Amino acid sequence: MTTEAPRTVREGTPVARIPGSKSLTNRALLLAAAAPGTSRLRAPLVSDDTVAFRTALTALGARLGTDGPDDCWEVTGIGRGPAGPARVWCADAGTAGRFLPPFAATGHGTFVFDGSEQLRARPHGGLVDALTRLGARVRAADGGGLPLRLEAAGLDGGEITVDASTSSQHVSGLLMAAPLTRHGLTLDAPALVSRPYVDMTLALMRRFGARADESAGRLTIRPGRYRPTDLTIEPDASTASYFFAAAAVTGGGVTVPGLGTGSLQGDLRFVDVLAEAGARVTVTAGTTTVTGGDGLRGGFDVDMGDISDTFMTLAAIAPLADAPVTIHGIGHARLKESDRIDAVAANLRACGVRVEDGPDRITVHPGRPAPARITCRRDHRIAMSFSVLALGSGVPLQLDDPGCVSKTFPGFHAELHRLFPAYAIPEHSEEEHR
Ligand SMILES: O=C(O)C1=C[C@@H](OP(=O)(O)O)[C@@H](O)[C@H](O)C1
Ligand SMILES: C=C(OP(=O)(O)O)C(=O)O
Repeated sequence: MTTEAPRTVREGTPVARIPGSKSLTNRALLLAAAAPGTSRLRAPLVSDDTVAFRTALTALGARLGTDGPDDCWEVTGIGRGPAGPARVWCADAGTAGRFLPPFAATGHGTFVFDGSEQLRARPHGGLVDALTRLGARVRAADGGGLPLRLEAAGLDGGEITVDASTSSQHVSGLLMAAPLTRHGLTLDAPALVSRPYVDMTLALMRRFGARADESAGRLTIRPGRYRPTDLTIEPDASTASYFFAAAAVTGGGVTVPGLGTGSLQGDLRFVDVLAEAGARVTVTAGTTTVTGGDGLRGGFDVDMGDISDTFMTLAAIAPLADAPVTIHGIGHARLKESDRIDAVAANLRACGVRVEDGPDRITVHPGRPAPARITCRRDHRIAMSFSVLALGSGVPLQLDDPGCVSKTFPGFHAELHRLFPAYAIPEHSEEEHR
């Protein structure tokens, strides 16, 4: 990312209207629900994942309202762990499935967490195992995931090593619950994936008054109360990746205000990857701008393990580069809404593009895609990534489920079309995708 003297950027670059960060919205909702008193979240994301999270918190006893329009949410928190009994529906949201059980474990009573088939298939074992070792009575489904039944009686806390090799969300969930334990928590996660999300968790916990220290790779969270807080949510950097990529492949430009050098989101580093592919990138304190260069440059191998939600954005446009692109370090992306390495590879092959894939990597070769039907596998990021390929190649690609973008950005197709009129809004894109 360019943080020194900005390179020349075309004046008047169009501004993309990127909705709030899912990860910041759902963390802020949880922390506000755990705090005593009323917090206000400005510019939150309104999408399937955050609405599910709000509804789940209501089931746990928090009071949620809007202060006027949808762009400010008021949360009146419980001030401690929740009281059961409660049944909590997590829908498709990994953040709900991994953040809410540890919070409930600090409360009292019986809780049942469940979610869609897609969420049930995702890993929860590291979390269930950690909660059990902390003394919680948790019963998971066969296979270790949802539905999950918890008999809560508060948590003492202590020292714990967490298996976060499949998801950092196990760690984030435990950390956010930690101040509500009786003695605090010291946590170690040697095989942690997606580390920037843990940094985001710690930053937001501190904003809500928690005391967290890191020493020799171990995180120590002291017991204490959260403080109600007013917070403006940054635009979602993962969502912005599609618009930055669209600028790179069309030779146009996009500016996102509110995403800059102080961003809490690791996924903003996607612009570094675009810079490597020849795009011009400027990041200031308050904005990020990407403009397309002279075509997309390939011939590089990049580790996207820390920013794996954006690897599909790059892989989907990689056929338009002038040489092969290899992405590695992304094995955990096989465990998300879909097996994302397989989904990207299969859809690119359906477009006639040459691809090689391995357990944690993918190589995409240059080639003009042929018209094809894209199988989204109910994965918003597959839909959004291939929309950018359709725009950049000018080749019609028909998404089988354009509405699945509502997990994180219900207005995605309309916004891409507004900024890049050559992009045709798919039919039925506003329809419920379930
Ligand atoms: O904590 C979070 O908000 C997230 C963490 C990441 O998941 P993993 O830690 O499972 O890789 C990311 O893919 C997800 O979209 C959001
Ligand atoms: C993996 C994702 O979501 P989550 O884990 O929060 O369900 C995502 O949004 O790409």
